[in-house]
Amino acid sequence: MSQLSWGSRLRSAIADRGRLCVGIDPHPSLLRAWGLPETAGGVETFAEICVEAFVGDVALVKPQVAFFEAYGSAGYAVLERTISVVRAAGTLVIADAKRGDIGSTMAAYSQAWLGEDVPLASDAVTVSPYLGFGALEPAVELATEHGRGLFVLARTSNPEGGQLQAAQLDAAELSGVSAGKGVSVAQSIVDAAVAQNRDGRDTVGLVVGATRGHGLDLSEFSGPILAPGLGAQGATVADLAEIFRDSRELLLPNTSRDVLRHGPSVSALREAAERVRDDVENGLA
Ligand SMILES: O=C(O)c1cc(=O)[nH]c(=O)n1[C@@H]1O[C@H](COP(=O)(O)O)[C@@H](O)[C@H]1O
Repeated sequence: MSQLSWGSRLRSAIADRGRLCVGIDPHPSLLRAWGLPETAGGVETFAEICVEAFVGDVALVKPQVAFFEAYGSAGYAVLERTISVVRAAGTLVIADAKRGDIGSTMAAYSQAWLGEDVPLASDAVTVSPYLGFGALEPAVELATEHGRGLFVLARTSNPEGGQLQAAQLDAAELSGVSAGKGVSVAQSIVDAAVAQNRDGRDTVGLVVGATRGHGLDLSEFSGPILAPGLGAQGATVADLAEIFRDSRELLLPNTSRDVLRHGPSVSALREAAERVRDDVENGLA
């Protein structure tokens, strides 16, 4: 087992460089705006510029796997290099892969993103609990063993998420982690994460969007919360302060396009990231 838990690595990175997580999302529209070709080579240059701009300045970066995957094996090769360069420089990487499957397949996904000497090894990965929270167990085990983290989708930032995530569960459907009727699907994920983190290592984080009130009881949850939606999806720092007023310790606001639109100048990207990072620190102080 790794000496340091994910929670302690995260706390130390936040203390050094703030809590902002900047996305590396090479959207086709951003490649065009940066004067880059819509090819794996274009994505590589995009990622290299991001690495130069953000590494050492923010605590975490989050490459969105979909934009690399679009270029097949060449895109994956760029993603592998990006993840390893960022991690080698001491910046934490959350791979935004949103994996989730039956337990036996989940074990393979976990190995791919959280294994020790594998090409895509990241500090944390986003996962979907919608095949059942228990199906994530192999990922929880591997992450705990290797001092890495998971971010489990609870209440996502997109408007469509509520239809499923805010649906009310019957108590009989719940395997003992939540009690009483009227618990939402998203709340059951929060409750399962609380139960999982009882070892104090904060392996299981949550994804809770910053775009609207989440309606969750997060009072028992002290692990990391990834909060996307800042900037391009309309959320502001004031929204973060309001929505997460009781759960700020390991709150990790994420922004991607709102910073990336300042490229391809490395200095303009860095300044934009620093501005948002400092706004977030001041707004949540
Ligand atoms: O898991 C995520 O990061 C995520 C969850 C969620 O609820 N909403 C959400 O926007 N995201 C991701 O966060 C990033 C947000 O990008 P921007 O809207 O450009 O800031 C994208 O990579 C999304 O895929």
